[in-house]
Amino acid sequence: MGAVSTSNLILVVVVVAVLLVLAVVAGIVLARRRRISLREQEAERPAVQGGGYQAGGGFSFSSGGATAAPAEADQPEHPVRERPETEGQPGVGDDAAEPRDSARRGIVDVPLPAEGEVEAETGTPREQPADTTDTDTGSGATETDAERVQDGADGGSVVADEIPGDDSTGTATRVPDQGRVETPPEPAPAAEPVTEVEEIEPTAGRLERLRGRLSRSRSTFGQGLLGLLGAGDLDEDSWEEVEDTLLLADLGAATTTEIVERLRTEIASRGVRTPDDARALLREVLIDALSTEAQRSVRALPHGDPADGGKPAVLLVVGVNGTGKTTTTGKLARVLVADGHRVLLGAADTFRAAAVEQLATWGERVGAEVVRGNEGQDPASVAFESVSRATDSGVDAVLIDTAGRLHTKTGLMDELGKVKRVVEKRAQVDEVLLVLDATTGQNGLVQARVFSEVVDVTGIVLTKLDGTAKGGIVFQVQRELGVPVKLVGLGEGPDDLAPFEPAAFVDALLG
Ligand SMILES: Nc1nc2c(ncn2[C@@H]2O[C@H](COP(=O)(O)OP(=O)(O)OP(=O)(O)O)[C@@H](O)[C@H]2O)c(=O)[nH]1
Repeated sequence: MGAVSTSNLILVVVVVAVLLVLAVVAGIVLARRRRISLREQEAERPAVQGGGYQAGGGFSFSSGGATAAPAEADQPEHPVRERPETEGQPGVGDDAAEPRDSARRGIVDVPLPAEGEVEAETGTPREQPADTTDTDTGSGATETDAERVQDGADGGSVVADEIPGDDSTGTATRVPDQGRVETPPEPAPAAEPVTEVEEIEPTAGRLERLRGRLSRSRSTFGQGLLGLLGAGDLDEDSWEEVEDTLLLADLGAATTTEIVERLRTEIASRGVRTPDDARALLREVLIDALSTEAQRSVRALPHGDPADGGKPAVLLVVGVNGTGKTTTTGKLARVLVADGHRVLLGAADTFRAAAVEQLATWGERVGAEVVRGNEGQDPASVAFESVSRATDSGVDAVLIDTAGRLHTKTGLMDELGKVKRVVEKRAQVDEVLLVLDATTGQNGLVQARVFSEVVDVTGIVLTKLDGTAKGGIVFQVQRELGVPVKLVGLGEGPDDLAPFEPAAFVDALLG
């Protein structure tokens, strides 16, 4: 009996020991699994910065930096979520804090010739505004250290790509600013064949040609309204439907009320009877609602003859990431070049190496010089150098693509405000174009308000109108900001940029 109970006891102890070992092993495995899956999630999820954006949904912008983006489920499906290209190009709604490039490019940092060298080479001393010395040396009493424009000597050199046939690149490699993780610099590319400058489509009549691109807006907005108004006597329900159609198309409450009131009055007083009458009236009312006193022309012509010491027009292109700033800058350069102007592009979106590359490609395609900085470099220094180069080389216009990151409203204020202040040390800023993604609806308006607090926005570029059924955002944005929509983006193609003309736009909407 004693022997039995001893062996039983041993058996029980062995079983318990085995179970314990199994439990420990299982615990370790589970713990490991959990840790790995957490890490994976962290790696996949872009860091949510204050005022940043969450990938995958529509834009979410908040000022002040504390509010997270609304839950995915609450957001309308983004019409242009499916993007045809994936090679390092930014996606709408991608988080600004995380570089979206699949692979990072190395940075070849080539200092520009020092000012003295430029003078010696060209024989013409570079024009120095009274306070530029402060900017370059950092001895200005009014500027903080952080505001000083970096020059070639402090690790913030700027690269100028003379396109085509630039021989200034790839000559020197420098260790960039401390504190940044750098991939090894790529070897300087072997002499590339001179890029063929592309043929650019004529710029006249583009909105007309691109009418088909507005088809989504046309069917919901134009056709819906014409159907209602052309149907004869309108009762209260019909007017409510008219109102709903306008609201759904993103015209906003104020514009909608105004338009409906005007339509009601005019229909009664004019005795609108036929669908054609209704159409003519609607056209007139919509065009009036879009009209503004402000000039729609883009101020991109130089001040005087650049060959004779005239200064180039300076345009800043601002907006949040993914709205189409770089694309718009490139498209606008094409329009200017097609119209016979010389442009220089400033790649001050130093936040993303690919954005700089993207702009350089646009420059190459139109034969424009590109001034660019290192990834992470102070955008103001790149902007300053761009304007300096543009002035020296006598181009008609310099287009500066800025970084659109919005960690916090204060950060944006500092950065953009600084870019503008620094550029103004060299030349007058003629145009600040705010690029808004039409597909983001109300978010676009929030962005617009924040940007207009930071810089004097002089014109709006509404991109991706081809990807939305809510063309009405044009009405609202103009009304809210009191700034005219000057250009519209109607596709990803290089020539899918059109000047905004109310009549042509309304005609396109009404089909
Ligand atoms: N459908 C459509 N896509 C556009 C339009 N304009 C730009 N895009 C696309 O929008 C995406 C983002 O454009 P970018 O020019 O890189 O945007 P960005 O604002 O410069 O972004 P960051 O460089 O990150 O600041 C690209 O895939 C463009 O092709 C447009 O008018 N219509």
